[in-house]
Amino acid sequence: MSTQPSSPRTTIFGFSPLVLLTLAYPLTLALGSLYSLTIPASSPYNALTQSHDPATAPSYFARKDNLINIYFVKRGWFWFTLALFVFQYYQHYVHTPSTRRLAQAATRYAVATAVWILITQWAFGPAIVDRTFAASGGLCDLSARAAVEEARTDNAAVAAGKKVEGIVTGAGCRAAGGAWRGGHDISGHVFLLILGSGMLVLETVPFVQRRWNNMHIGTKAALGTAALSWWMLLMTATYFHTWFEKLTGLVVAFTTLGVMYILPKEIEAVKQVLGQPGS
Ligand SMILES: CCCCCCCC/C=C\CCCCCCCC(=O)SCCNC(=O)CCNC(=O)[C@H](O)C(C)(C)COP(=O)(O)O
Ligand SMILES: Nc1ncnc2c1ncn2[C@@H]1O[C@H](COP(=O)(O)O)[C@@H](OP(=O)(O)O)[C@H]1O
Repeated sequence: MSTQPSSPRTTIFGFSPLVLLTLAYPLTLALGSLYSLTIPASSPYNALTQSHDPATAPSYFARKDNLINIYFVKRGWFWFTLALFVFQYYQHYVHTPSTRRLAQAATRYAVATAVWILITQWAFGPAIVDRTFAASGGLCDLSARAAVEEARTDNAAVAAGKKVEGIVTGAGCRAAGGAWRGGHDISGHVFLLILGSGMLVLETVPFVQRRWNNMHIGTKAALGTAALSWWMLLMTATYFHTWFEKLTGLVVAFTTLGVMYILPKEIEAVKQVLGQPGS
């Protein structure tokens, strides 16, 4: 059985993985935003749908119904969980088992999962992305549906009453046939993809460098998932959202990664609970 690496200090070309990630993600967003400037005017961007019209989409990846979006990103937390689990399983199997290290890795995962839930799914009511959207002036506009209803019922008063209802989530609004408009929409894709891939890279990197030619399948699964996430992040940066919506997605993901991987370096009590990958 091989021994567990003892030092958490890992550098790539002299830089720590944290520094490299801190540079790589904003650069990826900037690259995508720059590339989007080359999209021809014949493929106009629709701010309401936050995308290009599928009929004139500039690329397969500019379509919301692209298969990687549907099966990978939209179920992203499942895939990140699976990749982390497979990685930890092989790590435990190949290296010296340590219940403490495993418990700390599970706690890091639990923190990330809790934040993911609060930001994108449910925060004691609407998720934080929905609350921020509403707090910044967004609302569910049901006028398109109301217009259809007006034509059907010939009752403008009833239809007008449908314009704004007590719908407090983007998903609820879309389900009601309305448009979630007017507010600031933190990019859920940018948040999810940076948090998930950042975790995968930071969990595996101490082992990747030491065993570059001899990586176990768990490490390969984790890095493969991170690579696919990076590609989808570039696609989101290129074809979807405004730069400010992407920036806020990045800030929320970086804050979470900071709590998980920087705070334990600074505060001993946090280190006891969360540990550090590779230590
Ligand atoms: C340190 C590692 C320890 C790991 C220990 C874990 C043990 C787990 C055991 C087995 C693993 C397999 C089982 C996995 C269960 C995972 C449960 C789930 O996460 S299911 C949820 C799947 N759903 C998603 O991933 C939804 C993702 N989507 C979103 O977050 C949003 O839709 C969006 C951010 C993409 C934005 O949405 P939009 O509507 O604005 O496009
Ligand atoms: N890389 C990508 N590929 C396909 N669709 C993407 C995408 N990035 C963002 N989108 C879509 O853009 C919209 C805003 O995304 P988000 O707020 O999560 O960043 C979502 O649309 P839908 O909610 O209509 O599916 C999402 O599916």
